[in-house]
Amino acid sequence: MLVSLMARLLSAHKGSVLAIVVLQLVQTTANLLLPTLNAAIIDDGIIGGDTGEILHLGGWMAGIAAVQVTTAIAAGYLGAVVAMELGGQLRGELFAKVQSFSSQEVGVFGAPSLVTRATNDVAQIQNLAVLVFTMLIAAPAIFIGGIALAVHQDVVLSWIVVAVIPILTVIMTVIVRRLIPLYRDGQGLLDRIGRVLREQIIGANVIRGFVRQDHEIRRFDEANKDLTRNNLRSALLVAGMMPMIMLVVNLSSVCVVWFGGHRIDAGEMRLGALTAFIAYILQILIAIMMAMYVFMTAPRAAACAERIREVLDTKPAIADPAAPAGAHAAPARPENEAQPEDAARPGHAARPVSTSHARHTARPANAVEFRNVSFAYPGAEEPVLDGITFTAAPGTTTAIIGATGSGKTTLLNLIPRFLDATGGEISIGGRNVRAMPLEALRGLIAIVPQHSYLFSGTVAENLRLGSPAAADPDLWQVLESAQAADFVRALPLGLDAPVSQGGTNFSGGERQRLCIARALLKDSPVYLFDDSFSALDYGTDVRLRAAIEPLLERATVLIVAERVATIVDAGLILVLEDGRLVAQGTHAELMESSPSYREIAASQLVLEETL
Ligand SMILES: Nc1ncnc2c1ncn2[C@@H]1O[C@H](COP(=O)(O)OP(=O)(O)OP(=O)(O)O)[C@@H](O)[C@H]1O
Repeated sequence: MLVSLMARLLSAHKGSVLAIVVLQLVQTTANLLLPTLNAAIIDDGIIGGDTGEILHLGGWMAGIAAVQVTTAIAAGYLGAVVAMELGGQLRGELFAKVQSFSSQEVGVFGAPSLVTRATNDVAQIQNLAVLVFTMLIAAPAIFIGGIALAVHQDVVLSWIVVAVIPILTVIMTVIVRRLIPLYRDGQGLLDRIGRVLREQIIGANVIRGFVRQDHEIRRFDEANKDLTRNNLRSALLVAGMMPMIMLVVNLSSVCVVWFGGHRIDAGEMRLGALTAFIAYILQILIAIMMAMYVFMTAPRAAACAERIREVLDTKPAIADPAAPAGAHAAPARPENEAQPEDAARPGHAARPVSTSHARHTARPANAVEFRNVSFAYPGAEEPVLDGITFTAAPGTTTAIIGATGSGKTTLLNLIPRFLDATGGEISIGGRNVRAMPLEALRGLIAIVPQHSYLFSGTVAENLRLGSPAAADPDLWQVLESAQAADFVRALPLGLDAPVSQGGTNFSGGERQRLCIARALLKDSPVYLFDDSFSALDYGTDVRLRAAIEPLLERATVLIVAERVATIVDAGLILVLEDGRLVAQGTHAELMESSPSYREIAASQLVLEETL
């Protein structure tokens, strides 16, 4: 998993990787040559009393050391650059993938886990890449070259190396095997603490309101302790490994000096050869430690690679049709209707300006049709929607009313394919929504969601979401229509007033009106309002509806409504009950024919009278 991921990512950096390998090999060769030259200086120069040889070999050593330092710096720099680019590429891939996810896939992973995977997990892969570039190429080269040169210096002493390597390998294997599951669990625990933190930050006021701080502190404490315990255990293993390795390394050095001393005494070895041998055995052991360090980091990176792959391999449940029919697949906009980009052209009025246009005849091009549509959430036994059939005609408002949980939001979410119907067919302008490229389909629809969401930035940036090139006067026009102009004008910076993430520096009603203005600016043939007037007071609600009605007169408008009073003029009212469409018609027709609708209307009338 880790290897295939790294290989794929590195394939884009073949040139740099090759340069790193060459630089590392040069610096390793230089490193390996130095002890042999040093041995020659001792044996031929110092013991032989040849000053010229000392200066000659010393000059070579200085030159080789300079090459070694230069290539090590260059390899380190290139390695770091490639590792950072690799991380950037991976984050980009994850971001693009998550963007393509529907709410179902996001729900499976959870938002905090996706954030951890795109940040912390990628950083672990990045760290490993840096180590691989600096150590994994140098380590085997030093190991093999060191053994060859140690054997070259003294064959008998080389048996010490043969004895030490298996001991170090056993220590390394035992510890790395224990580290792998610990690191894997650690990433999961990191997800858990992210989830707890996120909930506690977002729901801070609810926690305070219900005086649940103690419970939440305990919950966080548990997650925190589990993570700390996991980190401690892995840190202890790593910390315990070092003294063990140092013990083996130092004991082997003692053995080399002991046996080497005896061999010099017996005239079987020269002093320079012994110093070179000690240097080589240290280099070999350092190479093993370097490799071990990589192997210690690898388990965590492997666990992260697995988690990243899970995201990258997930196929979004909702995707473009196999052979996208192209932008022309979308139903045609009305001939004389302003296109969104028209709004930005100088002198061209955006749709809101066209309020004075004469009422057009309804154009079936935008009709939204449901034919025997059903939908069930994955894993749910019962469908949330069943056998829904209706036609929302352009030029009229289609209102959806029903009890909480009857499926109103789900029904709206099927139109832009935020969810895919599990049965039946939905079409816009006679074209199955599944046959259209997602971008073209969603380009036809302006949405005001149930939960008003604004992005961090300015008011103007938020409004321009669906119409990036819209001019300021167009922005003010939609704000006027959405009854939001007054409070935006009152802000010190007006259209440039800052908006915090989620729009939390605005009231619920203000957020809703800004979201409505944003949708109006998009100028679409289909509008979906999901309970979008719920945070407005009655007066604002009435004024807003009156102001936007002419703007929407040529569009197909679907509104999820709570108050019967606000939909009495709707061209079509759909009454949902437990996911079934129990009645449809105008207010007058339904008051005649539908007991369910009469019941809703009567209950609201009683409520209004009581108030
Ligand atoms: N992501 C989901 N996974 C599983 N079930 C869900 C999910 N979202 C909604 N449901 C269920 O689907 C049903 C319909 O939900 P929906 O949000 O469409 O109702 P609604 O009529 O819009 O309700 P409200 O008026 O309260 O907004 C509910 O019973 C709800 O529990």
